[in-house]
Amino acid sequence: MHLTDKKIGFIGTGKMGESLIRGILGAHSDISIYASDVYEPALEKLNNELGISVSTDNAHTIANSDIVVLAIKPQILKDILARIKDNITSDKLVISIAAGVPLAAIEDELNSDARVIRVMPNIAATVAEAASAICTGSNATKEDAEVALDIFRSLGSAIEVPEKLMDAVTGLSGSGPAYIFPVIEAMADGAVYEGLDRASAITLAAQTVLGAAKMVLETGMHPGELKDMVTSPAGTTIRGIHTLEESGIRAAFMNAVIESSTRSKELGK
Ligand SMILES: NC(=O)C1=CN([C@@H]2O[C@H](COP(=O)(O)OP(=O)(O)OC[C@H]3O[C@@H](n4cnc5c(N)ncnc54)[C@H](O)[C@@H]3O)[C@@H](O)[C@H]2O)C=CC1
Ligand SMILES: O=C(O)[C@@H]1CCC=N1
Repeated sequence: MHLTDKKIGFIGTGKMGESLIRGILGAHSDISIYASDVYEPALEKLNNELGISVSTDNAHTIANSDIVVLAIKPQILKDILARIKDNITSDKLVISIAAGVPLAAIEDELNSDARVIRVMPNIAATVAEAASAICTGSNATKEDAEVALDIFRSLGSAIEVPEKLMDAVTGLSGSGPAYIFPVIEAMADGAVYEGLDRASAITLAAQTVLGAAKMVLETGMHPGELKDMVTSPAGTTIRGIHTLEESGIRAAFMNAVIESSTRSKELGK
């Protein structure tokens, strides 16, 4: 399947809309992308930097698209769906990335034949390293799911999950980059405290996170086993690990994912 045959429209060009647009253009430079937003400076920036077609009229974006990505806040999704309902004909595939909002709530606002897919990507789409999960609505076809998986796999990795797990995905990988950025900053702070310059500290910290992630993904080994490979008896690492465990690192990260998932469920109500 060639995504370049498809025209993709974005409703909303905020942080995530822009991230997806940049990622898609990076992976498929000749694809046609349309975008609309109410905030004209964001549109002008995308038009100037990426040369995509922009408009303040969502209907114009939809008319020019085979796939319509809804990249607007969950809180305004319902209102916008009511306004675009009659522009969303059954020949278009709708992809919502709104946190928490169930497929049924989206389908309820659209005509009964609307083909809808829900996706939870993350901000690393910008650099084609997003972790995404999709689930399909009642009229979405197998091919629609393949198209969505193709798009989001071109932006990193993507899996299909039952919709009931989308809140867990949101708490984990949707929000997850924001848990790791402070980790990188704080690790760098530690090295700055010890005398390393800031730029080197951030580079080393970020590459450390990247390398650790890559080892988990590429070796298939359990993270605990990988941790043990770094941890020499009476060495340096176990001192660091001991301190992290005393600070409750595992509960802290588990609770972050659980709380974020809970918020995702709240947004869906
Ligand atoms: N920021 C992130 O890392 C992620 C966000 N999401 C989801 O993506 C969606 C967008 O989030 P962000 O990009 O962070 O928010 P944002 O606030 O940066 O972007 C939303 C955009 O929608 C525009 N907008 C508002 N009313 C509009 C209208 N009537 N027509 C067209 N555009 C309109 C705003 O001007 C803004 O540019 C949300 O539903 C969020 O749950 C999902 C995964 C990750
Ligand atoms: O914070 C949020 O609500 C959005 C959804 C996932 C990441 N950012």
